[in-house]
Amino acid sequence: MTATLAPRHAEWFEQRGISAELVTKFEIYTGAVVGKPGERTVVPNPRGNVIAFPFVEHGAVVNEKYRTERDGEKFFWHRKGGRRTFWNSDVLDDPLLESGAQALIITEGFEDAIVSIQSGWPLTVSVPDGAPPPPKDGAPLPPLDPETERSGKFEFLWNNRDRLKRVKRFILAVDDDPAGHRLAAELVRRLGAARCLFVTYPKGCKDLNKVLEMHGEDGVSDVIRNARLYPVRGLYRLSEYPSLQTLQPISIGWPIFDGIFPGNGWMKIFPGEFMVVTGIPSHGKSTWALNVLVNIARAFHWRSAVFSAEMPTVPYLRDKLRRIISGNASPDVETDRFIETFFTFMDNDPNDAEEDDLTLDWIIEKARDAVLRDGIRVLLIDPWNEIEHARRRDESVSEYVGRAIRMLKRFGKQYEVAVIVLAHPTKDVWEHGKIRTPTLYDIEGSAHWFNKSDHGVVIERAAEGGQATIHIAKVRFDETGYKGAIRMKFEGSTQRYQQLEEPQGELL
Ligand SMILES: Nc1ncnc2c1ncn2[C@@H]1O[C@H](COP(=O)(O)OP(=O)(O)OP(=O)(O)O)[C@@H](O)[C@H]1O
Repeated sequence: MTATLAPRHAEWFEQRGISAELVTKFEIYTGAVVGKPGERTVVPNPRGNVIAFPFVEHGAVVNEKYRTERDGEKFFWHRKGGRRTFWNSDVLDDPLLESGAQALIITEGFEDAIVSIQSGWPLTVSVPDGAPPPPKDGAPLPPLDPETERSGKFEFLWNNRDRLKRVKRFILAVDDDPAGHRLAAELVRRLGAARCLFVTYPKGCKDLNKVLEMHGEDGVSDVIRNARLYPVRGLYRLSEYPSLQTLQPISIGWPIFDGIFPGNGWMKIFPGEFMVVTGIPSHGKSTWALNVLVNIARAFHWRSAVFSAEMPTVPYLRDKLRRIISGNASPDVETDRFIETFFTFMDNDPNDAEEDDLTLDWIIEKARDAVLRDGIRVLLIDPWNEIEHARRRDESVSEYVGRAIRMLKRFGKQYEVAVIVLAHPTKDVWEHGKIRTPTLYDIEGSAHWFNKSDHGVVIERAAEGGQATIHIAKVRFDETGYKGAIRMKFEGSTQRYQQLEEPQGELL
């Protein structure tokens, strides 16, 4: 049976102000469910009660999405095994997007995409699955379910990564409701705030379809034409953008760091921040930082990308993570799944004889991919000194360090990724015949580390072992901490840091 749109479905679109003729150009058709349970498919059938939306990529149908209504309730599902991509994805190849002459418009659903196209904006796509559900408890930065996020919800971005890289500007025309804001926030983070514009709907409208109903195609065009650049967090005042989620620091895992004990230093990490951690070699920088990453993965589902130049991922880094997570290094399905879900390792391809130079540009490029594919929230560089530094001929070390930190901060801000850099002090810090506690000024490039960081931390292992002092040496924003020192217990067999129970006010 040829695929046609049944008159009552054509009417369904017309009632929404959407041209049925345009709908049929996209080969949207009426179908019916056939087959035994578990093997059900949709076939064209004008008497059926399913509207089928084909996904065409390079001219071929690669997936279909189905919509039906039963007892007044809407149901959506995809063709089994279909490719996750944008609806109308072939416009991504339009040269106008690469030249920047036109923006790519991204909507939350097909109907809004068709409304946009009908109103004169052909370079419009829709995300395949709408917006992920909003958090129930109003939590500030709720995790998406990491499993579905990796394998499902945002796979369409990864599948189109090369085409998306070429696009100069995106207009996000998602719904003006909590689910839409969250989708926008996730898209902005993955595509980079600098390329994203957002729309403002007229009063009483929460999506393009409603704008069409109330203000016609010209109204829709006005909304798109008046899209404004997304604020890069930290550059504009967030309060000016009510649709944006507000920025909130989160606990690094131990209550003593949460600022609940009067007189104690404290510190919380926040998206997009730049943190530097220093300390004498072997004093526990890597171990402490990995403890933090495990804690925030567990509590907030934050994913991390780890560049670890000194410690091979297998077996050393893996075993250290296994110990921190489960208490020992023996293989365990659950523990390894945790690592698989929450950690991305940046490395040269082990099967490739040609090794890439591990420069800062390389790390940032890989980190961008990790945002797009895995939605990472943390980038850990361990250590700074092992990066192949590309200092310009006319640049002093200090100028280079300043520029490199700016690059990392720009990346972190644009993608809302907390960047943590572990850096050795340049020399042994001897004073009066004894090693003194290093400071942020002892790192090569000196004052930049102190001046440009949002948090600066010095890890100092106690001589008797099994203890360490975490010096919170720099805090830029009052709402993210206060300077001070926190003593912790360290357990070698589990590689875990734990807070000491005793009051620590006197350490200030
Ligand atoms: N407070 C501590 N007390 C005793 N041992 C510790 C302590 N912290 C870490 N260690 C041990 O010291 C070893 C080195 O730690 P880690 O690699 O984290 O240090 P680092 O400061 O990152 O070193 P580097 O600067 O060489 O990279 C680890 O194997 C860990 O078991």
